[in-house]
Amino acid sequence: MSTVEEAYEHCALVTKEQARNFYYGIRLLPPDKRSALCAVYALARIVDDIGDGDLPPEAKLQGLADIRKSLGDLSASTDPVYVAVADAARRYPIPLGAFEELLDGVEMDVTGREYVRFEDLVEYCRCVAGSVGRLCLGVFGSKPEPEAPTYADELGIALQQTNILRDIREDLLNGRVYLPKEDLDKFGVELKVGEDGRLADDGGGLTALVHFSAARARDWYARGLKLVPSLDRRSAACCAAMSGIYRTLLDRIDEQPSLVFDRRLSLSGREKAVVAVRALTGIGR
Ligand SMILES: CC(C)=CCC/C(C)=C/CC/C(C)=C/COP(=O)(O)OP(=O)(O)O
Repeated sequence: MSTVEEAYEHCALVTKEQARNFYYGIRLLPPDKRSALCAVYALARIVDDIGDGDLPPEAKLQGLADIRKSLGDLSASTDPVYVAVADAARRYPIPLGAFEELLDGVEMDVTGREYVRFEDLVEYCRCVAGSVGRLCLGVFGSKPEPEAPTYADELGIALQQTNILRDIREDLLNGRVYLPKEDLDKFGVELKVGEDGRLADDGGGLTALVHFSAARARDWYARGLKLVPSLDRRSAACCAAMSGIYRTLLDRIDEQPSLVFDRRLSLSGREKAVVAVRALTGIGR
């Protein structure tokens, strides 16, 4: 049993420890919004961790179903994460149904969904990341802008496409391929990790595919970032920092695709802090 205050403290700790990229943006929010976004993050983290964990698929699906049930009656739970999400949802118009979409997306991971067309991948990205964008928007609030949820959705989808490029090797080692089959075929790529532990790029098809996918992801950033002018200053800074860090990762991958062939690419703490400061001061937005 935890008080609401303790519940928020728990979520803040989880976010600080685990949101290695997004915390740089979240900390730019004023305290109330920061706490609410940490609650959203902590619940999304629980869902994601089930998907990425070591349990057998049936147990994962059961875990996801249990969360779905808890979401149906948030006030019944004494778990600090649900306590904090319930309070945040009372204070901000958080579209809780978006958590259900996140659950749908993680279920796709568990059941081993294949992505044949890019549109199939977009559907997955909308569930696992567009949903998070719309949850963030609930906390940010926006000036009257009917397209705001669409932009938030598109920004999340842009981030997820970046995440997929960053993690191609790691995902493949875990038996997951997110790059659509139609794109792999178009570039003559058969994803495999060689004996040296690197992604094979015989003939340069994978390099070309990464450039192609990065250019497409950039279009989604351009659309999603139309959200920023409709946000208040601190929410705009948070949004610009979160997307700026991922956008910088995308640029780096596009400059040198081989960076993601043998490891997970990340920015240094200093590089992320520079993006966050620029977001706060409005530079580069
Ligand atoms: C409007 C708005 C703010 C839109 C953005 C929404 C958003 C933050 C979506 C998250 C999508 C994403 C790539 C999560 C990866 O989490 P992870 O835990 O794998 O990340 P990490 O590995 O980079 O730490």
